[in-house]
Amino acid sequence: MCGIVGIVGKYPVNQSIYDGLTVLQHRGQDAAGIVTESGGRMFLRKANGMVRDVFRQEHMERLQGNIGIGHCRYPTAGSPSSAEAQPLYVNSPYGIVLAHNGNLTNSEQLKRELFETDRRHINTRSDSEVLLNVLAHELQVENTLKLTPANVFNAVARVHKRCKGAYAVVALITGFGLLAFRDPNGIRPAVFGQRETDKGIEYMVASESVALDVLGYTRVRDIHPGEAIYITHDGEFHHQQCATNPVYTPCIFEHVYLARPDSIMDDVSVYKARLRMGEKLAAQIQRDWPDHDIDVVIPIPDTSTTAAMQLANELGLKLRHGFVKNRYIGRTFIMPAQQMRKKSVRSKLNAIDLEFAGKNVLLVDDSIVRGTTSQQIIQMARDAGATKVYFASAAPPVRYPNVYGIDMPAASELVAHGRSEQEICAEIGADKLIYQSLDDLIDCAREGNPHISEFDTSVFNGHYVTGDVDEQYLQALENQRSDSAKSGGKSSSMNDAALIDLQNAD
Ligand SMILES: O=P(O)(O)OC[C@H]1O[C@H](OP(=O)(O)OP(=O)(O)O)[C@H](O)[C@@H]1O
Ligand SMILES: NC(=O)CC[C@H](N)C(=O)O
Ligand SMILES: [Mg+2]
Repeated sequence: MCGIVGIVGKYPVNQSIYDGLTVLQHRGQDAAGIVTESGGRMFLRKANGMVRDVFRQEHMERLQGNIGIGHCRYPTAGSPSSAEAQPLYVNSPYGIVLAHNGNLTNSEQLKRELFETDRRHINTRSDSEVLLNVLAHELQVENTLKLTPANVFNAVARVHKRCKGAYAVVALITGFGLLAFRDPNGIRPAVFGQRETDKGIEYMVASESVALDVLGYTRVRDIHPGEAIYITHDGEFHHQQCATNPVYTPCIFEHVYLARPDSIMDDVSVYKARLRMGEKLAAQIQRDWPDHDIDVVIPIPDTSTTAAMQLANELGLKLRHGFVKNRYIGRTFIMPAQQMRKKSVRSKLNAIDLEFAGKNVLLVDDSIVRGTTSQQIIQMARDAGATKVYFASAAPPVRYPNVYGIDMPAASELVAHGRSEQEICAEIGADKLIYQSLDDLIDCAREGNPHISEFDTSVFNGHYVTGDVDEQYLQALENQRSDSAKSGGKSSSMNDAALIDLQNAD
């Protein structure tokens, strides 16, 4: 996932976009960028790094204007090179910049079409550059110098016909306005809100409602799957359903791990969904292991804390913060290389021995993906003197790759792939392993919004809601993006670093 932000304001937006990106930092730690527009010109700053490192005073001063978009990136296609940091820019038929959260599943085919038919050049391996050029081409087809909301929505309707996969998008069209849309399955989130000023209403779009809260915007609603909203420079608000067959199938992993608990996503409180995950796990333990001998419940910070707290409450057990997190180290799961992820767990988490010594502990995490965290944490609990180390996961076993904007491209890297629960338990070194069932997890999320027809649960059951993902695609993805492929010469980011960065981002 990545974080996206867009604002059509009445006052300069640079600081608000910066603040919005900071709040969405948990969605992408590798690169960040902002584009603003003033007087018909765009101003850009983007680079690799966390938001606080990318923007210095001099950059902020240059980002002029009352309209702009921002992005923080967690790469799932191409390379981590700064040339692929977003927003990305094209200069025809208008100046257009775009920020994308998600991942296209047909970008290779689209890239060919763009070259052979639409006569457009793609300079990077980023699927987002492909998406931007498809949008630009479809706007060009409208062939007008006076872009109307109808023109914009027609173009988005054709983007939906051509692009497959997951995309939540904000785009800025110079001289016209801000466009935001979500793929027809609504896989990745996007929400919008507004705030009153003495000069009129300001609008903001973001990946998560927490960014609206922090900036004093009132959440209006989520953008619907397939819907586009378009806000002109003057602050006129337009919206339209642009997909012929939209279905509401958002990614359930947002509720498990990706989103902040204080966000409301697709009308579901992420916090409440995680509380329910704790409740259901507790019910399962009471049902299947009534004579358990757990002394204490210990969460693995940060994300599992909400579920662990409720689990302990329901079981009438003590919850103890036996692991302390170094707050200056980011999320380990979204780091780009396994070596880095492995090393970071130990420097990020430290055990307080007295919470473990001589006790049977139940460690709780939100999910077990590669097993990097659980393996090391269980060993740390043993080193701290625990008698028995039990482990519970608030999500079911992650057995299949993700193709919609989470960088889990290779089944072989997942600790649960091809292993029974007993084998996983042995692999991570626990005395007992308890997994949430998929039905229970779905209930936890759906309880917040019964209108959601289905969730994308592909990482748990291999069912891909866009219907275009087959074995051949998954094999190609693994060949391209597995850890070993990424560290190997051919597809390493070395070459990408030398790409002409077509924009002067300094
Ligand atoms: O099995 P793994 O491959 O280790 O992945 C799963 C772990 O990674 C995440 O934590 P992360 O450190 O990214 O972030 P958090 O502080 O939000 O929990 C997640 O919460 C699990 O703890
Ligand atoms: N995680 C994401 O949403 C990534 C967006 C886009 N696919 C990229 O790699 O830059
Ligand atoms: Mg974690």
